[in-house]
Amino acid sequence: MAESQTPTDKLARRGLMFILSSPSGAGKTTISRMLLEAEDEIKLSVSVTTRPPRPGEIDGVHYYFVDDAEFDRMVEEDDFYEWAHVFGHRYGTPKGRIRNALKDGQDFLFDIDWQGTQQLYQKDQQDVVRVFILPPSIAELERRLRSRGTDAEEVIEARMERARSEISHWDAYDYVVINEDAQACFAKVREILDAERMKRQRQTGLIPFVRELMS
Ligand SMILES: Nc1ncnc2c1ncn2[C@@H]1O[C@H](COP(=O)(O)OP(=O)(O)OP(=O)(O)O)[C@@H](O)[C@H]1O
Ligand SMILES: Nc1nc2c(ncn2[C@@H]2O[C@H](COP(=O)(O)O)[C@@H](O)[C@H]2O)c(=O)[nH]1
Repeated sequence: MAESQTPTDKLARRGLMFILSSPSGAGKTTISRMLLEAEDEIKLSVSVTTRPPRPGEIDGVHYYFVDDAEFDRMVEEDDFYEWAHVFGHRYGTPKGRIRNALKDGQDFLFDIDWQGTQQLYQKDQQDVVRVFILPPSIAELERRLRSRGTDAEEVIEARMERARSEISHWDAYDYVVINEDAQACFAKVREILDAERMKRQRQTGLIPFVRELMS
């Protein structure tokens, strides 16, 4: 065992489905990327979408970009954990090998909206952790959407129109974090992840460990 490790570092645990949602532009993709860079032990669940790629987005890394016919085929073949209409396009979480990997202790990060969160939570309450990110103000939300420079004016307007209705789902989440400063928000989200990993119910390796301590 490495010197810095304690016996409990090796205990088996179930993986978790760590969901980040927010109104468009509040910063969940930014926080997701910071988390993925800092943490080796969490994988992004790459969604499938019919929306066209933004500049810099890579197929298979940021999304799987498909046409309507391919999305229809995936729905028919029951390939999705969940899917939803968002801003005039369809987005879905492919099943892949998530369920088995969770059993092996693999954590997954989901950047999905409130509809997808509801569907995942209904299917798998024990593994889901729901985090909602709020902008510090509506004016700042609009400034961020514009500063991203990736969307046409009508797209920005549609996202701003939906912002209040998306924010209204804040109380269906386990945690709510305001993203004023990205570093501070990231630090809070990471604390949530760390604490959730330590939940007794997830630490399946505790049972034999405690039995051994008590024997
Ligand atoms: N704390 C912050 N302060 C200032 N700018 C930020 C902050 N967090 C994110 N941004 C910027 O705001 C813009 C929107 O962020 P991001 O793309 O992460 O939002 P999002 O919630 O993922 O949006 P969408 O749902 O549309 O994908 C980006 O240009 C990002 O760099
Ligand atoms: N229900 C789902 N929502 C998803 C999924 N992937 C992304 N999203 C959400 O869509 C909006 C718009 O995303 P954008 O990349 O076009 O800005 C945002 O709220 C995402 O969280 C998914 O698989 N299922």
